[in-house]
Amino acid sequence: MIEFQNITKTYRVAKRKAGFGNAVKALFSREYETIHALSNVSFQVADGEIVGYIGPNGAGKSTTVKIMCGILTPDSGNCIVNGRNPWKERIAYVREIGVVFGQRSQLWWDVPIIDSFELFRDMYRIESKVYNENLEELSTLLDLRELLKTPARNLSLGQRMRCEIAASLLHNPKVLFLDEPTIGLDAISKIAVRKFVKKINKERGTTVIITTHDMQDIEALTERVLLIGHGKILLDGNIDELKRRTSTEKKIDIKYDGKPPAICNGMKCRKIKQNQMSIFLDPHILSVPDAIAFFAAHTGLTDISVSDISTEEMVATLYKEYDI
Ligand SMILES: Nc1ncnc2c1ncn2[C@@H]1O[C@H](COP(=O)(O)OP(=O)(O)OP(=O)(O)O)[C@@H](O)[C@H]1O
Repeated sequence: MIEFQNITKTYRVAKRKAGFGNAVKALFSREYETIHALSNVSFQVADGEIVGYIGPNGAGKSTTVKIMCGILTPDSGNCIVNGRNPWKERIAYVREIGVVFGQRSQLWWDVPIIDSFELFRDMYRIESKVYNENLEELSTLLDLRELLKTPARNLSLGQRMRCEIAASLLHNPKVLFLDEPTIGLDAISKIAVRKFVKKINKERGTTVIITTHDMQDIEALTERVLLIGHGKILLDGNIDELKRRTSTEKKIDIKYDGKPPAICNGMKCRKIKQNQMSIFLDPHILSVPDAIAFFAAHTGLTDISVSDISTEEMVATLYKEYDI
């Protein structure tokens, strides 16, 4: 169980104007600015749950994960994960969590992957039997056998990410924090990572918190989404409910010859470029057949398609709605 209670976190950052003169000045007197990364953030996550944590750049996702991992201490508020406070009981706590930061590596760069794994075995004091079983299982599931003797620096991003995920699970953690684990991966590697995370959650009951900008990660892994913006939790909901809420609207894509058409009540123009237009339609105001008839009558229509709004568009709509 994760309880994140009224957490506030600010960063104090030195401000400096550009130029050599200002650099010298800054040696003697500095101005600071306070960045409010998290303001009174609260949520709970049950054991065995997968939660998607989404929000635009700079919203506060990584700060939240770092606090839950015990890397950062908040200004105020409390966090309890499996009965422990992450930043006060770090040594006992790290044995119970696994962490993957998509943009940082936990593997030693110049040594073979297996050496990093053995170092983790010693650091986490993993029993030999547990370590060997996990190494065997993770190597099979993540297809690591060929990679274990290679130094991390010689691996591709996708290969390294598979090793990072294995490293985070060698000690059987109860909770897995994944901060953008699919960033930069190709389509096949992304699917492999998602499948694996789902399997681990199902078979080991591992609780998973995943931050991502890739809505396909969310769709593949979880029903529950936490939306953060400007350091505040704006929404805690089920992805299907959110979709239903935002996507009673339909998306109509038209291609036409000549002038772009005027749109009528119930329609919002989303995009227009080179004889193509994307429109969101509220079918409660204007039905889809009426909208098609409207375009047929008022434009040199050459093509039309109607679809539901995608998860990406749903999230973009949410970001707009919350002005984040
Ligand atoms: N070490 C730091 N020092 C100063 N400010 C920081 C630091 N880390 C984060 N911030 C600021 O705190 C805010 C939240 O950052 P955070 O990294 O938590 O956002 P995020 O949602 O993870 O963003 P992204 O999706 O871009 O990774 C941002 O305004 C960021 O600039």
